[in-house]
Amino acid sequence: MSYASAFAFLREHNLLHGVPEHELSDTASAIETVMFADGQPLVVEGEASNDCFFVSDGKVQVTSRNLIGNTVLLAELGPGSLVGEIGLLRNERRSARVTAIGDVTALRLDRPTFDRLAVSSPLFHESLLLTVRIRMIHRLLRNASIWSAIPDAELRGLAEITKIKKVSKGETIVKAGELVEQFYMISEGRLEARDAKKRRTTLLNGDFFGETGVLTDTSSELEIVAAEDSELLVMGKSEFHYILSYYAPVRAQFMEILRIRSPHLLSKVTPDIGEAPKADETKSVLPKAKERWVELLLWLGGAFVALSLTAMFLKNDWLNYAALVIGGIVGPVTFVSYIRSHQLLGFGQARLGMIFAISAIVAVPLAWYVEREWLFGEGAAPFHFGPITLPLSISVIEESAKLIVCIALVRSRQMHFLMDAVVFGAAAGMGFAAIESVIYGWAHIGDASSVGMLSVLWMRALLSPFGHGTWTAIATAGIWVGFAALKSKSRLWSKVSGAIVLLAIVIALHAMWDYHLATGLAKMGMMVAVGCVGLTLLYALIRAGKREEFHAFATLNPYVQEALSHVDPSDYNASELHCEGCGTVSPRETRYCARCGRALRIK
Ligand SMILES: Nc1ncnc2c1ncn2[C@@H]1O[C@@H]2COP(=O)(O)O[C@H]2[C@H]1O
Repeated sequence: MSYASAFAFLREHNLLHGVPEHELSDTASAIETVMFADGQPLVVEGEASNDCFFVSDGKVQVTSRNLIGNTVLLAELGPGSLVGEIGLLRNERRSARVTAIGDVTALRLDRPTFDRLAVSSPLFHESLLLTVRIRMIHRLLRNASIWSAIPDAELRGLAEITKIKKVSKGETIVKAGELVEQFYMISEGRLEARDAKKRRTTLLNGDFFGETGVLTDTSSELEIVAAEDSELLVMGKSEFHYILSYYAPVRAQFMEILRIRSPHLLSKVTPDIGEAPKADETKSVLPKAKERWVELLLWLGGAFVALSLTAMFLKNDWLNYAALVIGGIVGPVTFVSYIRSHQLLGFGQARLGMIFAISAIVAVPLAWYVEREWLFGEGAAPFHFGPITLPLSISVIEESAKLIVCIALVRSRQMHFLMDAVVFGAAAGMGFAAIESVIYGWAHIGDASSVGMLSVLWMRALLSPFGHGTWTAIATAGIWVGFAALKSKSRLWSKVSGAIVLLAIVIALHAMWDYHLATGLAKMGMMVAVGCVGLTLLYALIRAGKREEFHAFATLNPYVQEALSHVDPSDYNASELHCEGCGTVSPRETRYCARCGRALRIK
């Protein structure tokens, strides 16, 4: 672009009205015309800021990365727009990526030219400060997907009335017992929330607080203190109520947050924000869970076959022991992994492994001890256990031993969903089954060819889905339903009786499995029937559990479709996200943890 056209462009620009002619002339002669092809970046997020651009011809797309690494569209800007000014004015790295849509001609101003212009025109400087502030807040709000349902023009309006508050380390933002009149979102820094029991939670950028007080007019149960110098976005109570009454998906999100964080206050919502609508689950797309169980089955099964064949060939005791252990866990571990692959919002594998191990270490010796004392030892003398009462007693003892491990878990605050109970129950049951298999296999380890041990292990591995894992998953689900009913008090009796029925079914199934009178075909028929009933019930529970998880997920993470022209090529790509708040795992697209409401982020 020639000097004359650059000068004319600057003189016509509404940001530069009132700038003296000689300044415009100096700027025009320092300007460099740059052409960008479709998809080429003018500015790259996170890079150092050395220049800014006036778009003179064509259109650009402004995008930024949100906390989970997805590209979010901030704006599409046409001729006359200024981009790259935030980095220069605030002396910071680029806050966003600016990409050409089609061919673009831009006028590049280097830092000294920009600084001279800003100093020479207070008007230019003032209006820049204003747009920079709004653009920055708008970017933070757009990236925080709790506002994703709000159309862009309104979100810019919201950015205008949102205040930025700087807080210093140690400053108390909310006192416990105080009424909260504002809604806060952390844009930078780290805060700490402390509850009455002095439990601490760290809050980071993207996390918010104050919504409970603003929605229910109750005093804060938490104290919020800045753990380091931080920056907050603050929204007044009436603006917050207005947004919720106007945007149904945002209302549904905050009601879900209230249900997660303070369910006892749900009935106290004071403003008339209308009913929380049902989330549009049809639009939510779920990333498919990784089916790790197939890999596990192949690896463990393969290792078992290889070890047992080598052990038989070399007649080596240690290899035999290794085959025994692997053979004992192959069925149980695969089964737990299969059930876990149906869970949307689960816990990490370490936690499952721990439950598996605890059940093996605690429940098996406990059941064995009680059975020996009460059924087969001296204590059993006054009773005569018949063919029905014996398996029934074994069933009650073994199920209770496994449930002892699960009950503590079911009662924990983090156990939010029915699927948690199903998965933890399956892990506890299968920990028990694995040790049992190893013990049965051990009894045959001395057999000349080890064939006895191998056939016991293979048989038990094949039968494992029908047994302990399924029963304990159902029983733990029953306990979970019972506790949930006691907590919520809604439809108390129907739920408690549902829980009792589930437990009774499990005890009956286990007893029938161990029933000894039936022989041959009858025994097999009985086992098939027990297996089918157990698996059908488990399948029904998994379906209900998945629906429940999906509803919570979709309400808190409504579907967002970005009309992007170009996606940032360095988009983050992982299969799962870990919540720093509660340590659980959510699918890749989750923006807020459906268990604790905290913002998820890539590391
Ligand atoms: N919310 C927004 N709306 C429009 N443009 C923006 C927004 N946020 C950032 N930008 C522009 O994107 C540019 C990225 O680099 P800078 O941070 O230097 O300056 C930024 C602004 O010019």
